[in-house]
Amino acid sequence: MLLRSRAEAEVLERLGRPLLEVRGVTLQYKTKQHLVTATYRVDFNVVEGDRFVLLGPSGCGKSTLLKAVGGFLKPVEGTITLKGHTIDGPGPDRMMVFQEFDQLLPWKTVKQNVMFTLVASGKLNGRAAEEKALHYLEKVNLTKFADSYPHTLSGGMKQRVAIARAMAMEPDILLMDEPFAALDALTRRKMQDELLQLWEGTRFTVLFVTHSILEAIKIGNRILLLSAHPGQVKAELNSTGEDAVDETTGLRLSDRIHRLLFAEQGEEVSMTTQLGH
Ligand SMILES: Nc1ncnc2c1ncn2[C@@H]1O[C@H](COP(=O)(O)OP(=O)(O)OP(=O)(O)O)[C@@H](O)[C@H]1O
Repeated sequence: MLLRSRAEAEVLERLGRPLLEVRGVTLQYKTKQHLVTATYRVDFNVVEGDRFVLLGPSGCGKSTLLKAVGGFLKPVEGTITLKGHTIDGPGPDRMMVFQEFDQLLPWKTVKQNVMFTLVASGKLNGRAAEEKALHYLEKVNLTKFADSYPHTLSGGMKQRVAIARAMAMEPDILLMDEPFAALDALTRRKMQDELLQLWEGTRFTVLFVTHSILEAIKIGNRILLLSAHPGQVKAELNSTGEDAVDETTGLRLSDRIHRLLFAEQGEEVSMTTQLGH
């Protein structure tokens, strides 16, 4: 029998583990008047290279889950581990991209915005930070705008800067909270295509929040369906990127998702099946 050293055994164990493990996670907000349970005993695993989507109606706790993975909120029950280590605060191994267009520092150029995070986190300095920033700005097709200020950019361009800034940190996982929700329908579709192209080139791992069924199908290779408030796991599905008809059920994936999410309640809570919304 082959005997392995403890270190080797640990490496092998880690290789077999998912990158991110969310186990029985209940998340709550305590306000003076109320105790709000945002998610209840949620389980899911994200493996390296996954485009993992959290999908569910407004208020089901998608953003709260992302915040907890980001390390901004601690579970009252359950555990969240990244590479086998319990998350106990924010860190450069998890970078967030938000919906808002005002994530950039207005007094810094596009390139300086990307460099700022690299320098402030102590990851890179000087010429190395500049090179890394330019490398990722090229990936999001913004080389020409490296010296522009954020106020001169469109909403879609600002989101591309925010994506470049997060990617330049080369995190273990990119956390995206409805990053395209505030864009017009056409730009949103273009950004979805660009994100997929970017993924083809680098195969980064992304945890993506949306309440658009078609966006989830297009972006995700795996989709976690969460029930309405408090968010609980309803199902986990694979997606090939197409809203294809399943031969067994005769249903489109979007119809199946809709049924899974709303079958019991018979309700229509602010979910959309339009790609651009
Ligand atoms: N800071 C907070 N204090 C108290 N309650 C909060 C806070 N943030 C969120 N909540 C509550 O937690 C629940 C989940 O909110 P969350 O924003 O995570 O949902 P969501 O699924 O991301 O919704 P949306 O799609 O509308 O963004 C909601 O009931 C919300 O009102």
